[in-house]
Amino acid sequence: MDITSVGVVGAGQMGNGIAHVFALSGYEVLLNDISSEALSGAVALIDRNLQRQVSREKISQSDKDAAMARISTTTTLTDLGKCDLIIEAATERETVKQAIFEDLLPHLQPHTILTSNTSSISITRLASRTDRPERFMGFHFMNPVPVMQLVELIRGIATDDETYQTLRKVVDRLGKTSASAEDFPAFIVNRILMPMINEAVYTLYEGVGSVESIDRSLKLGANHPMGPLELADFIGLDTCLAIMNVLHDGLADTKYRPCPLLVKYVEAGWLGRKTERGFYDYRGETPVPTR
Ligand SMILES: CC(=O)CC(=O)SCCNC(=O)CCNC(=O)[C@H](O)C(C)(C)COP(=O)(O)OP(=O)(O)OC[C@H]1O[C@@H](n2cnc3c(N)ncnc32)[C@H](O)[C@@H]1OP(=O)(O)O
Ligand SMILES: NC(=O)C1=CN([C@@H]2O[C@H](COP(=O)(O)OP(=O)(O)OC[C@H]3O[C@@H](n4cnc5c(N)ncnc54)[C@H](OP(=O)(O)O)[C@@H]3O)[C@@H](O)[C@H]2O)C=CC1
Repeated sequence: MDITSVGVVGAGQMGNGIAHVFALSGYEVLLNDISSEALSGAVALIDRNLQRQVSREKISQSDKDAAMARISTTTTLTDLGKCDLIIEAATERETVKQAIFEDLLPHLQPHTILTSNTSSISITRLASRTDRPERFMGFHFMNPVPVMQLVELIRGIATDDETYQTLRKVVDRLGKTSASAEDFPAFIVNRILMPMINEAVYTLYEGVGSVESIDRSLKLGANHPMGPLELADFIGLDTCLAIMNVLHDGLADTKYRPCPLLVKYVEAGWLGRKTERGFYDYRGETPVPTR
């Protein structure tokens, strides 16, 4: 099936990155969010990130202009009904995602493929509440989307082969690489990455190391591009906690117990970079550890 238009739901850090890469690859993109400020912020950020690619000679000025012209925005979810492909990238909460799909269903074309960029939630369960579980998939981009090469493809129990092959071709056209994961809690990347981040928070909680020593250890001792606490702030501590809860509930194993300190930060509303405070405070010129 040929995909020409893509509807992206949620204009947070993932939604803006997804809109960016699809527009740059020639797709018409309609970006939706409940907040018009989130939409204007996302468009301004896409503009800045494309400009960064122009100045580093990754793309030309006319590539950038054409990409920006392919992006439009709406706060009316049902406008996305005309798109060939929907990518849901709203907050990592199952009830939020279910409500979005429920509202969209009556407005979709029969051929439209539904996908979720969820980090952890069951694709089979999300799909089962729609009218098209065979045309529903997990389409998991990594953050920052314009930079990261991988897209995880997750088939629900009912996903048909045509849908899977269509999304594989889309990933190729984006110039990215796909990896298939089975539909079990948090799939592959977050099944491995998130317990490591959670363990880093336990290491801090138990006083084994400070924020700085934990991050420095993994950066210089294991060649990670970011330390685990810096990465947690980058992902969003609410998203990290939501993923740990899905692992804990879905696999019923205490090894996935979210660290109480992670819970405390989320309860404080210290969600990392997006709220300017998490394991680091980003309100000054350079990030300062908060513990
Ligand atoms: C939670 C989930 O469900 C799944 C996930 O996504 S888990 C998170 C996965 N992501 C990671 O693990 C990211 C780990 N961090 C990194 O790889 C790196 O720190 C990083 C790529 C984010 C930044 O790298 P860096 O070297 O410190 O910074 P910087 O030099 O500014 O950027 C590297 C390149 O990316 C580009 N870049 C960075 N962010 C960008 C963006 N948002 N848009 C466009 N380009 C961007 C820069 O322009 C630069 O390009 P060049 O190589 O051409 O110079
Ligand atoms: N952060 C990461 O590193 C990664 C995240 N993901 C997944 O991507 C998804 C989005 O994450 P991320 O971008 O980080 O989250 P953000 O919190 O940055 O953005 C989520 C956006 O969705 C909006 N939103 C909430 N409810 C609705 C709705 N009903 N309709 C439309 N928009 C809505 C939010 O608005 P408001 O702020 O007003 O609530 C916000 O703008 C999650 O499922 C997450 O697990 C996947 C890969 C990596």
